[in-house]
Order: sequence, then structure tokens, then C-alpha cells
Amino acid sequence: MPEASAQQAAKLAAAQHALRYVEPGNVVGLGSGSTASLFIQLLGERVKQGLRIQGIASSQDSENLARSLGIPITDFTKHQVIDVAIDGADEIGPAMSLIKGGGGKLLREKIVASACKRFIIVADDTKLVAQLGAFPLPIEVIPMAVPLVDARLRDLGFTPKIRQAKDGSGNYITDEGNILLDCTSSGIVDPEETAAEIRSIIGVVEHGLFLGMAERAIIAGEDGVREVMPSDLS
Ligand SMILES: O=C[C@H](O)[C@H](O)[C@H](O)COP(=O)(O)O
Repeated sequence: MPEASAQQAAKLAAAQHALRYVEPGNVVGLGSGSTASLFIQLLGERVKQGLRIQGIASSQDSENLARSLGIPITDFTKHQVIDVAIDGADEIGPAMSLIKGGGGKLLREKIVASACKRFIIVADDTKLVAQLGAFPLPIEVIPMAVPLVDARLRDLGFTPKIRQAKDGSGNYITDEGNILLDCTSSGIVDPEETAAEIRSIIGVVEHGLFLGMAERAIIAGEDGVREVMPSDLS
């Protein structure tokens, strides 16, 4: 199988496996990105077959997709607790530390993850890494603060780059109207320390390090689907 379609098949297999964690009556957090979108499509099929759930979306794209499939959408005014959320990741590192935000949705994704009883990652096995940071860390920043935050991030050893919109229209603007800085580094050795340093910079809205949030990851590859727990990743 060509590499691209093998990766696509793995994403689909992980998304399919995740359906077992959704129970009738659940409020389900809907992640963002290509793997989470596959899960939303499969969930939509279940809803058409009669499964009664409600979704809380982590991005406008995911909400639009869910609505188009007939998945009822709710929000935090009605439900402050999400039973289970299924989302993708850009990197899955030691103790299930994550980098997310490659699709630009990290802020709402982290809000959804913070309100979950169970936060479950779906990914193909290319996302597993021994150390975070080969994937540039996305950081969401208030527009007027970008030059200040950029300088502070450089002091921390990052090389930030303002993300551009794919349609060539200029800077990528998040669902909340902010700028994303994609920050390359030589590797994130201590994610907790790095997260604290980034969080202390005024003007940073949120960063793409998700630490201690995921209960498990459903990982698929050529060898099939397996579940990985934080304690499995040293
Ligand atoms: O902002 C996007 C999200 O964090 C995605 O979940 C992440 O980028 C993984 O996306 P994909 O499943 O397309 O690799």
C-alpha cells in the first residue's frame, strides 16, 4: 500500500476503534484534524442508525462537519462536563505528553479536553515520538503582542514563525481571532517546564502542549490497532 493511503487507513482504523468509548446519552467532545474528522464521520453514521448522543465541537470546522452529518450539537451553557472526547495529535511523547494544534485548533481543543471525563487520542503510529519537538510547537497569541511574544520565545530557544493561511490570504487567524506562532526548537526536553515558561509570557493565549490530559491513545499502523496508556510511554 502506498505510504499516504497506509497512513489514511491507520487513521480510519484508530477512529473506528474509538467508537467503542461512546455510550448512548453521552456528551461527546469532537476533536479537530483529519483523524478526528474520520471519527466524526463514523459517529455520524451511528447517529443515523439511532445512537443518541450530543457533541461539543473543538472547532468551527468540526461543528460544521458534525451538523452536516446530523449530529446534535450542544455547548457549555447546557453541559459543563463532557463524557468522552476523541481527538488527534501531532506528536505523542513520553507519559503521553502531546503536541497539538497542527490544524490550528489548539485553544478550543484544550478547552474541550479540560472539561472531559475521558480524553482519548486517535492517531497513526507515525505520531509516536521519543521526545517532543520535531513538530513545531503551535502557540496562539493575541495579535498586538506578537512581536513581544516572538522575542520572549526566542529567549527560550524557539524559532517562531507566523502561520500563514493555506489560501494565501495572509496570516492564519484562529477561531478566536488570534495569530499562531509555529515554534521550531532543538527538542522539548522538559515539557512541564517549557509549558510553564510559555504560559508566563503575557500575550500568549494558549500553547499546543497537552500534558497529563489524555487517558489513553488509540494507535494504528501496519500491525493493527493498539491502545497505549501514559505509563507505557517512558
Ligand atoms: O489543530 C489541530 C489538531 O490538534 C489536530 O488534532 C492535530 O493537528 C492532528 O491532526 P491530524 O489527525 O490531521 O494529523
